[in-house]
Amino acid sequence: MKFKTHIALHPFSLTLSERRIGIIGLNGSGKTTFAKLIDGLVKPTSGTVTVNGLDTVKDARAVLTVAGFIFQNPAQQLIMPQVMEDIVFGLKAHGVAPAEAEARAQAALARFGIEALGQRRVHELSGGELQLAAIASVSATGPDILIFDEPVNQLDLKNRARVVEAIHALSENAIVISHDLPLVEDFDRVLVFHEGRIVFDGLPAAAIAYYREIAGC
Ligand SMILES: Nc1ncnc2c1ncn2[C@@H]1O[C@H](COP(=O)(O)OP(=O)(O)OP(=O)(O)O)[C@@H](O)[C@H]1O
Repeated sequence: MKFKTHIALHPFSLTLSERRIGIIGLNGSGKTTFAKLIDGLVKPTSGTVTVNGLDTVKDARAVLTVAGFIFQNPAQQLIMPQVMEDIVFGLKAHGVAPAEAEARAQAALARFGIEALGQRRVHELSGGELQLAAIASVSATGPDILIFDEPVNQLDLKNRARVVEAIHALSENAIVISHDLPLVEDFDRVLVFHEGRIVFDGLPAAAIAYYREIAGC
């Protein structure tokens, strides 16, 4: 995967099927590029990426319904002024009828225990509230896979705990990029990225030890 001449990811072949997959590695190692490839937000410059059998280039729209991406800064993805409006907007964009969209949005807020945020304005939310609202908004559309880019970055202990709890309680498959290593330590599989390559792929404890070796700490 190249950006102009810069190789962000060297070629690799990989199948992901575990329920909880962590992605760790130093800054600039290719983690976000990898995650965006899965959701079709970045297109491969060579090779193919398939998600549940769908090609991220040829079936780009369908892939977006299968895999939902929660950005590092969720304020960028909650595009409507109010939380409830944003969830309803996303559902309508996925072809859900207006009457059903309202009910599904309420259910999504309830699922994450944030009914009180429904009528709140997005720009007023704290970091933890924003993360939960983004998780509710993306999951409301029913993707099989949720992809998180550093979901607990910059959260205080209380909000971190709320978001971690929400991620652990997900029924969807989750792929989570994190610099917060305890978040991934009970995951099923953890990939370690380094300089655009997957240098370790296995169980969390060994992956974290490998990453510590690379980081020298
Ligand atoms: N749109 C882009 N255009 C040019 N270069 C890019 C682009 N996106 C990423 N890169 C480069 O690709 C490399 C990998 O970036 P990526 O964001 O995937 O790293 P990361 O492991 O997620 O880093 P971090 O932990 O800092 O978020 C970096 O060198 C980055 O500068």
